[in-house]
Amino acid sequence: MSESYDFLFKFLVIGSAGSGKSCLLHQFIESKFKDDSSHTIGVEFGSKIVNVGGKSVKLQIWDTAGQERFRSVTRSYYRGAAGALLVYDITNRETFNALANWLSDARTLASPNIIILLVGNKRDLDGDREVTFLEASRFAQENELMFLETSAKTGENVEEAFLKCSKTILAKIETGELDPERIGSGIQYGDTTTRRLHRENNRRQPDCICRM
Ligand SMILES: Nc1nc2c(ncn2[C@@H]2O[C@H](COP(=O)(O)OP(=O)(O)OP(=O)(O)O)[C@@H](O)[C@H]2O)c(=O)[nH]1
Repeated sequence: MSESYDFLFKFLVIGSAGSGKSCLLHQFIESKFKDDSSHTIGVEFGSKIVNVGGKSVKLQIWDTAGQERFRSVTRSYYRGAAGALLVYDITNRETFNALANWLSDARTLASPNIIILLVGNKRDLDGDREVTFLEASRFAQENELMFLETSAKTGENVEEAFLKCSKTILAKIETGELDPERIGSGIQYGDTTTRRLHRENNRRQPDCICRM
């Protein structure tokens, strides 16, 4: 049976090795904690259809290796991503300190307009916390990122992270800030009906402005 959806968004999951990227993806797709997770070699892929504000959206998710030795491979997957989860481990300050580098890679190699949600993972290990919620919120605010703390182990906020990012992308499509027709937008229409409706909407909008 062929799957039907309104939009397809290309997503990246980036951040330092061991922050829990693969576990987040696994929890999101399988609703299970992958407790035997080993380092990702290069890039892995997953996809899931979600409902966002009444639209069905297929998320095509690229889980990248955090280890430095794979950096040149993973960077080649950044291009044309619409959204990204930028992950650090709340129990490991080094992974937080590395965020600026990951962020600059994402904005340079994917798109300056890429929608990024900062994820402080391993929230279940609060007793071992090295990065406070407040500090990370400030970083997010300064860098115009959305922010959530998650646990890939318990599942807390995992779906929310992907949905929040998707909702923002969809809202920007609806306001015309993001154009799915632009090559490299990281967005595709799922079927011709949606495409036709959006084209008609876009055609109607200038009319409204003229009449005001
Ligand atoms: N307690 C706890 N452990 C987690 C959580 N998420 C991941 N882990 C553990 O952290 C380790 C690293 O998780 P991975 O998902 O493989 O990390 P990664 O970011 O994909 O690592 P690379 O592929 O090397 O970039 C594993 O031992 C996981 O079991 C979490 O939310 N809570």
